[in-house]
Amino acid sequence: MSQMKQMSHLDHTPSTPGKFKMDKSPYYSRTRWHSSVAKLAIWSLLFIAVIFLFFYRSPPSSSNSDPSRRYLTSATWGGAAWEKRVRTSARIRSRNGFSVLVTGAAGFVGTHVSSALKHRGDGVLGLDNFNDYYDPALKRARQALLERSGVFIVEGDINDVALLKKLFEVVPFTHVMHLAAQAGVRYAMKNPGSYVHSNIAGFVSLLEVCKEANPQPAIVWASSSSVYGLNTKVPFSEKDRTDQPASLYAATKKAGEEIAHTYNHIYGLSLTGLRFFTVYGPWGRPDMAYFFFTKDILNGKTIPIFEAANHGNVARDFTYIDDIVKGCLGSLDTAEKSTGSGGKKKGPAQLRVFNLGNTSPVPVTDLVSILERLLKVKAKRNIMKLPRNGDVPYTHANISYAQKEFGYKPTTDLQAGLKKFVRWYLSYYGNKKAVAR
Ligand SMILES: O=C(O)[C@H]1O[C@H](OP(=O)(O)OP(=O)(O)OC[C@H]2O[C@@H](n3ccc(=O)[nH]c3=O)[C@H](O)[C@@H]2O)[C@H](O)[C@@H](O)[C@@H]1O
Repeated sequence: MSQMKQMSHLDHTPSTPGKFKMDKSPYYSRTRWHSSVAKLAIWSLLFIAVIFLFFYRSPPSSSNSDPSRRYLTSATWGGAAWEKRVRTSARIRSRNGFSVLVTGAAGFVGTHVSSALKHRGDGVLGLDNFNDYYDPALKRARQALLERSGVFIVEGDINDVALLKKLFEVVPFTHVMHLAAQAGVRYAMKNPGSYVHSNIAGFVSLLEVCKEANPQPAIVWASSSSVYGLNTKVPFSEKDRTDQPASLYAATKKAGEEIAHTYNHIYGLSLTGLRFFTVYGPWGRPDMAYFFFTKDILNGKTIPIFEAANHGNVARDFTYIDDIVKGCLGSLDTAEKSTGSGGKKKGPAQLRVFNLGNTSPVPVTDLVSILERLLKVKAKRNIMKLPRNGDVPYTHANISYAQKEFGYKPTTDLQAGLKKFVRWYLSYYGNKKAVAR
């Protein structure tokens, strides 16, 4: 363990607006035919305009089934002032420090990791597309927080190869902490395209740029405990099979692990995948159960609590954010250099996968009881059968590999961690009234 330190988004081609129908009657008059042609021309022009607008607003590879998702598209980058901000943010301020590109820096884990790296003297540059998978205002608040510590977040998508190349031209990053992803297990059924866009296409685009870079950076990236899928042997060990994912989300993370293997093998990129186990804490993700349970309990809304077969408990190895940050920093600190340069491998490079969990699974019903005590409000519980939505009944991490490699040792239990979360939640959202719809 070297310098590890403690701390803390159409096929929605608008069909002709409602009323235009082709009339195939043989008695159709010439006049009416002409007028139809004119109408057709007008509607066609409108149609083309709408298509144009759509493509103008969306990145080319982001087609997916959910028109409500929007990626940040009009961000501008480049220019002397912009480059100066990039350089300043990425400047190393400690001896043997790193210059780290953190993708997904306005995300939950990304914000915490960026802040921790900056505070110990590493140079940190963020990258985030600020999509609206969940409330972008929360991402902007995290951005403001990071700005105050001197971390600049470039607004852009990991699929934007030109932008990535530019960043590497401006800064010779020693490391990439790749946390940008489409997260969430259940949302994959609603918007599968966004998982392919971010977790597969985006990851490949990032690796393509990293492999060409000179020097090549070492890459640490977020995989997921969901890769263990339908496994029944617990605790989950990195040596276990990961070939039966229960959700498309899990499948894209598993694909990422295979893609990592390929880039390590062909180009000598040093790659470390981190299988996070249900990370929670202050500044967390509103799509996660602990977060929306808190909101719904406070609003007197009934919460659906899933149960396994035969009324069995559904449980998670909930892991507090500070413990995850320690795991991320430990991984960065023990990452070996990539061996290639300019797209050419010079020798074998490091390839690792670590579980980062808490090692003590807690039933979701217990999580709700803890929240009830902390919020001093009784939850309205609706116990229901685990829907076929990609959720798995149980997760439990074996962390001995991370322990051996960089002394990883989680120290915050669910009770203590939720206490910190609730304190943050109440101060961030003000009071019960503030969160009421
Ligand atoms: O460990 C991981 O790798 C994954 O952890 C979480 O996924 P998940 O564990 O499903 O977390 P939540 O969505 O917060 O669900 C927590 C628990 O609450 C349960 N739940 C969820 C929603 C609900 O309405 N009711 C309910 O009982 C789920 O079945 C699960 O057992 C994250 O959302 C994923 O992005 C991450 O990759």
